[in-house]
Amino acid sequence: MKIIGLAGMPGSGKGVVSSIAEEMGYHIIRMGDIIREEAKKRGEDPGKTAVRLRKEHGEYIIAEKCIPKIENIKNGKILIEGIRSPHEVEIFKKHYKGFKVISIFSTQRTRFKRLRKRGRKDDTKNYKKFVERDQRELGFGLGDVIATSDYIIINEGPLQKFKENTKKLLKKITRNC
Ligand SMILES: Nc1ncnc2c1ncn2[C@@H]1O[C@H](COP(=O)(O)OP(=O)(O)OP(=O)(O)O)[C@@H](O)[C@H]1O
Repeated sequence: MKIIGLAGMPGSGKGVVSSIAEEMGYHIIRMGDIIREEAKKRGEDPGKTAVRLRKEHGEYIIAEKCIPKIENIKNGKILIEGIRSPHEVEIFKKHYKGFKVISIFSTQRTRFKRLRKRGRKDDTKNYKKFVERDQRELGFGLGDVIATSDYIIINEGPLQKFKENTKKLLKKITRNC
């Protein structure tokens, strides 16, 4: 079993990495989906749920909710998208020997431009709101996760180059498992 965690600020390119990993036979578990599921049940904004879930059940809750999903996938290659706190890394490292974290870095300016263009429901064209979202993510400890990750991919150039770099890295990690 090979389990990789993926971290990056909004708009850094996590979705792109997940699609490539999926093409390479990885099962993808999106931590954002866990939050969105819970937000739907509560009828509230996912941003609020992400903060409230941690306040109500502690810093480990989102990672804990991933474990049964991982256990359901026997002997596979798994990528967990959207790790946000060192507590989550701690849980995965404890449960799964050889767990590694890949982080993606793009500048704030580049990420804002991409999200403005992407226009997903929760994307904003308002810079102040974008910065607030960044602050919320950093508040979970995402900066620490990125700073202590095992691998980093810089995503500032053309999409094609980023995809090539991602494939190369995933192949290397998969080979070494
Ligand atoms: N190098 C690149 N050049 C151009 N566009 C890119 C590049 N990398 C990513 N994108 C585009 O930027 C947008 C954001 O990327 P993506 O959805 O993968 O980010 P994310 O990290 O998953 O963001 P979020 O956390 O907000 O879901 C997408 O529309 C994606 O296709």
